[in-house]
Amino acid sequence: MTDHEVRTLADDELRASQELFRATLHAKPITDDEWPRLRAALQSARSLGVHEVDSGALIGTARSFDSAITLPGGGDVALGAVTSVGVRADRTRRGVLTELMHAQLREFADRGLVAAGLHASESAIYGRFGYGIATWARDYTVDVRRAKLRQDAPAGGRVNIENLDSAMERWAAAYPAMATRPGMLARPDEWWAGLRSHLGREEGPVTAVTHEGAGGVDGFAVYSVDRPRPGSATLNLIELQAAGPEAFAGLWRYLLSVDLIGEITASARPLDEPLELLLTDPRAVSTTAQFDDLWLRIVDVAAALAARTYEGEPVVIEVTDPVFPGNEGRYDLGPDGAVRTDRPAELHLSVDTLATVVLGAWRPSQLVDTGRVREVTPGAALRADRLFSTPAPPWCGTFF
Ligand SMILES: CC(=O)SCCNC(=O)CCNC(=O)[C@H](O)C(C)(C)COP(=O)(O)OP(=O)(O)OC[C@H]1O[C@@H](n2cnc3c(N)ncnc32)[C@H](O)[C@@H]1OP(=O)(O)O
Repeated sequence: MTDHEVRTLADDELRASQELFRATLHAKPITDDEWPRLRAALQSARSLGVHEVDSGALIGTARSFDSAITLPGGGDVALGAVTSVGVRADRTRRGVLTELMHAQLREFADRGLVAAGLHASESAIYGRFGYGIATWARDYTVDVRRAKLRQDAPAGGRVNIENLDSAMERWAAAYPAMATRPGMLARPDEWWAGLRSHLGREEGPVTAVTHEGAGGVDGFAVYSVDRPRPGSATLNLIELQAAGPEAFAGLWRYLLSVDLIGEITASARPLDEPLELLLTDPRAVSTTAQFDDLWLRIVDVAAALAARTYEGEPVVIEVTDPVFPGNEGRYDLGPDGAVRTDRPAELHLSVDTLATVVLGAWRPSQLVDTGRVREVTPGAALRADRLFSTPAPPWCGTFF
């Protein structure tokens, strides 16, 4: 018997749970002005709370929103996007998060979700619950004085500055055609409301720009500007999505043309984003950080493996899962798909390690080299490298 209990929170308990989460991040409390916008970003019945039995106090919380993740080959599966995880500072390290994570994963499984995903505040927290790093991202800065687009950079379409609220409606409609890279997420209405709420807290003015090509909206960006001293202001790129090379180059052509800007910062961008290749001086772009982006937890291994495509020679893998024994067993992966099998396993790995290869973030042979995958049949890891490889590195691109 524990001294606390976990349950789904009612709508009138959501503000308290968000206040608790903010406090665990040492962030400012929610103001009455801010709350309606923040509330619009929350889906009902998707927040869990842990209450202490004797005092009745809320001491831990975690929430999610319903999304989907793009897999290699273009298919997608239902995903619970996990966020707002926090335990009251005076009640940590006594298993509250563990109960929240297990309850949340069970609830996802009951609702037929195939995966869970999150961005981790600290990298030591979530591996024990079966999450693994499934995408990487980088931050970079652009020295605007050095950054000139090459003559052969793609051109076409036009960029318009728009009213933020009406722009966001058009972006939401156009975004699914842009979310084609493995690791990208579907964005429900509440996610867009969350972006609106976040932008409302920006200190500098926020500008929304849309790129329109021959077929309509095919890219967008939103940015704020700080330190507005002529020539040395910094443009902070908050969001940029593009359906193709013309939209990407067109948005950067615009961004680099904005007057009075000395530097552009971009955060959580794809590792292979080709901005350097568009410029006459590639060193105008400096990568300032590279970090783990999306942590993925495969809730239904059979469904996740079956929903992506494979190229090359088949391999049999054996998966272990301490939380969901139903996931355990052997899977035959190959160009014809992924099915359970009784054939002997050639590679052994745990469900958190599977999350690091399923979108292509790591190669299975690298995981053999580091002891995280056990190779039984020599050469099986190299076959698995080819099976799991993707044309472009996976990237999430959606913050939550
Ligand atoms: C997706 C997101 O929202 S990311 C935001 C996560 N939230 C935060 O970072 C806010 C500040 N931190 C917290 O609120 C809490 O410390 C939490 C949520 C990270 C952990 O909550 P707790 O209730 O203390 O975790 P719990 O007691 O269940 O710990 C389970 C295990 O994880 C370990 N652990 C928990 N937090 C951490 C951490 N930050 N670093 C390293 N290990 C950790 C514990 O030591 C324990 O290990 P054990 O099983 O070997 O004993």
